[in-house]
Formats: sequence, structure tokens, C-alpha cells
Amino acid sequence: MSNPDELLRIEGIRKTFPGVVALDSVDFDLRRGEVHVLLGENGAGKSTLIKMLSGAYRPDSGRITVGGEEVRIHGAQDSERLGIATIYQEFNLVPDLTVAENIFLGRQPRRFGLIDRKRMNADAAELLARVGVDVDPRTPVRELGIARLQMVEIAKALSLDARVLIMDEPTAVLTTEEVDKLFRIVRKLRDDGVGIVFITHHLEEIAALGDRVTVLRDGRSVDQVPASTPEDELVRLMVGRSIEQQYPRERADAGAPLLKVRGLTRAGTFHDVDFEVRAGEVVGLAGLVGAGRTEVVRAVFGADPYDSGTVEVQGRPLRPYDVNAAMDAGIGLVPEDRKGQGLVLDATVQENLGLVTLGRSSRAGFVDRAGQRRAADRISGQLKVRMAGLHQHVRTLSGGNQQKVVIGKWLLADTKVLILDEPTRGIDVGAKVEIYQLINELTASGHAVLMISSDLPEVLGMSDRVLVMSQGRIAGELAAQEATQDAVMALAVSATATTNTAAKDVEVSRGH
Ligand SMILES: Nc1ncnc2c1ncn2[C@@H]1O[C@H](COP(=O)(O)OP(=O)(O)OP(=O)(O)O)[C@@H](O)[C@H]1O
Repeated sequence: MSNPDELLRIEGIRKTFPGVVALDSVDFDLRRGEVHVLLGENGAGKSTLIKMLSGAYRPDSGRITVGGEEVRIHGAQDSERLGIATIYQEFNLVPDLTVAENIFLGRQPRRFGLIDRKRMNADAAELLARVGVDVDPRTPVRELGIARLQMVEIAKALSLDARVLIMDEPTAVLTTEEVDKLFRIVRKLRDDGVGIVFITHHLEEIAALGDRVTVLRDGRSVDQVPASTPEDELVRLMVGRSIEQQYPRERADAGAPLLKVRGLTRAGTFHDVDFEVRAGEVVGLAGLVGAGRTEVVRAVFGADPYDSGTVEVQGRPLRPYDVNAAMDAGIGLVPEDRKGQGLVLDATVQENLGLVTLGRSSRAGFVDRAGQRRAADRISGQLKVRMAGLHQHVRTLSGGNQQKVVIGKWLLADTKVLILDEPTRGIDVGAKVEIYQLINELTASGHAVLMISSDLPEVLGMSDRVLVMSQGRIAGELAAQEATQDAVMALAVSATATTNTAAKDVEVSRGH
């Protein structure tokens, strides 16, 4: 073996699916004590590559060597035996088992043939302490939030003595504080000699955490560069061109109010929420995690009930808790949890793109299939959905491309008021700009957009006005020119400061 620090090497890997070459002659290597970032657009092949290492997929050709020896990884057990642990975005934990049971699943310490719970819990507590997470090993996993689930997964990887830890977009769903904590743990593991493969769409994380970067483009490994490479250069390598303007907001003239929300209240969740969104406007809804932003927009969309207040679209009151009424009135919602709420995974791209429009036109008594196909073609082209064709099942699209389909579905539906909840989570930098441009087109043609985002630069870069929520109330409103990170944060913590809530509930939204 040439380099004693080399943990694994991938050479000339190819993997095809019907109609798609997902990976084509990909090279990659990982050393002890490094964070190696995998960077690439949505659909570039990042997840497919790591699935070769976790044993979920087998390559069509190419070589994988671990510790200098060629290996075949035919399943999760092979991968585990080779010291490779993978943490996916959808965690692999069993909700009804405890933290300790999950960590030692199938390997519980036994005493006289029975599971030795005392020892299992003590061992788990030690591992949890190593990752610095304060959780009782006897807690059922279903009671944990996302950040802690991730920590339990890391503890499990440690228990397996993993030398290679693969993390697929671990920061996508974390708050700033949680990201800091994760980074501390990852650095510690790196210092202990673990090799970490790290996937992210947040470029600023690369210099902060990474050592080397392998760039995948269209299923090929196009370059390997140091993590200190400037961001614009990374973008160029990844998308094959430079991006001039990250937030290309083109303001339109604000017209009549399309959406009016008055006194919206649900006890214990949000109170007296008043705002309006005018034709041609992008209004950002900022706030800390837990401020009630998603809850408010779900109530506006009729997906959840409220106790009092009114929602009007173009001057007409909407019946509460009635999604169909909201959609008929022209409201659309791209939800935060897209896989759960936004897509029919076993239907095709075209079927998913047509879900809202088809519902409407069939109610009106006709279905223009050719027109639907043209529309689906157009929008998938604009959003650069990477797919074998409109007939591909959404389940087999890459994560980012699935998200583009949900957004596309609503863009096609000609909604007057489009509500976007975390629209660019998991979306690559190039595709983000495409989405912003489509937002511009919408507002230029007189539509209104209400956008929740935890990515503060995105809110500031794309909104004409920013509403800031704090503890279920609108704490203030800022015009685009006065909306700075500091001004938003001051409002976001304002109610919290007066009510002196425990610091642990105050989790700052992502700001990068
Ligand atoms: N089971 C499958 N069947 C058919 N095509 C697939 C399957 N799995 C992946 N693909 C295709 O392989 C390509 C690479 O997808 P992959 O999920 O590896 O991308 P990615 O780089 O992880 O993207 P993202 O950033 O969006 O997560 C995509 O075009 C995808 O549609």
C-alpha cells in the first residue's frame, strides 16, 4: 500500500440505472484524520457513490480498496465489518426502542443469556458522553429531535469502531448552534484518526470543516482540490460556470393585497398574526426555530385549524381548515417536509408536476394531456431537473431533484399566492439561482410570494419586506433596505428577551 494513512480508495467506479449513468469512472480516496467533502450539483451522483460504500448498491465496474485490499461490499454487514458507518438524512433508528437499544441493536451485551441492560445503558452513556450529547440512554428514540437523533447515530458509529464515517448532508436540517456542535464532534473524531466523508450544499462549511474536496459533475469526478479553495472557484468546478449574482432579486411594483391575514390565533401556537402580501411582492418570514412560522403558513393554507382571525385572498374570506378552498382561491404551499407532504413517490415526474393543475382541470371537466406534457417539459427544463425523462418515478430522483419537482408543481399551478417553506433546502447553488429567477418571473407577472427560510442571507437577498416572528407573534417588519442580519435577529429574540424563556428553546436559524 502506498500511503499508510489511506483508509479507502475508489477507482474507476461506474454505476448505471435504467436510462441513467449515475457514476462514470469515479475516483476518490480517503485518509485517516481528514474530512473529505463530496461536492456536486443535485443528481451529480454523491448519494450513489456513498451507497457503494455502505453496501446499498454494487458498482457495475471499478475497484474499491479498504486498507490497501480490494473488497466487495455486498450489504450493510460487509460495510460494518470494514469499519464503514453511514449516516443518512433519514435516520436508521427504530423509534420505539431506547437510545441504548438502538446503539447496540443486534449486539446487546448479554449475561446468562439475557440482555444485560445495566451494562448496555452504561456503555451507551459512555459513548453519548464522547459525542457530548446530554441524553438518557433509556429514552425512547421517538422522543428525540433531529439533532439528537444524529448524535445517537454518531454514537452508534463509534460503538462499531468505525474508521470511516460517511455523512450525507448532515447540516441540512440543523440550526446554527447544532451545526457548531456537530462540527466540534466531527473535528474531534478527525483528530482521533477517523476519516470522514462529508456531503453538503452549504459552501461556507467546506473551508470551516473540510480538508480536501472531490467535485462530482454529471457522474464524473472532475477535480480534487483543497478545502481552502475560494467559494466561487468551487462553484465553477461544480456547475461548470460562474454565478454572478447569488440573489438576483428583480423587484416588481407592488400592487393590490392578494393575501390578508388578520388576528390569526391558535392558542399556545401563534397569536394575533396580522400581515398582508401584495401582488408583485416577495415577503420573507424570518424567526428562530420554533417561532411559529410553519404553523402560521399551514393555517393560512387550510392545512391546520385556528381558533380566531381571518384569511382573505383577493378580498374574499377563506373557510378555515380547508385546503381545497385555499387552493381554489389560488394559494399554494411548498411544504418544509417535501417527501412526506409534497410528492407521490411512486408516481412519475410528469404525474407529480401535474398534481395540482390536473385536480383543477379535471374538476372543470376537461384534461388537456398534451398541454400538461408541454408544461411539465418546460418547467422541468427551467428547473434543470436531472432525470431519465418525465416518466421516471420520483422515488428514484436524487433528493434535490425531488425538491425541484415539488416546487415545479406549484409553479405550474398558476397560484396567485405562493408560500414557500424552506424552498432551497438541499438544493445546489446553481439550482437555487434558477428558483430565485422563477420567483422573479412570478412576481413580475403579478403573483405574490411568501417565503420562510432559515437561511438568513437568502431571506435578506430575496425579500422586498421581512416579517419577523418571535414566540408566535409578528415582532416587527423591516423594509428590504433596513433588513440586516442584526436587525432581524434583534426582533427575532425580542419576545424571548422579555419573557425570559429558557435558553435551550432559543435556537437561532441558520445564517450563512
Ligand atoms: N434507484 C435509482 N433508479 C434510477 N435512477 C437513480 C436511482 N438512484 C439514483 N438514480 C439517479 O442517479 C443520479 C444520481 O443521483 P444521486 O442521488 O446520487 O445524486 P446526488 O448527487 O446525491 O444529488 P442531491 O444533491 O440531489 O442529493 C440521478 O440522476 C438519479 O436520478
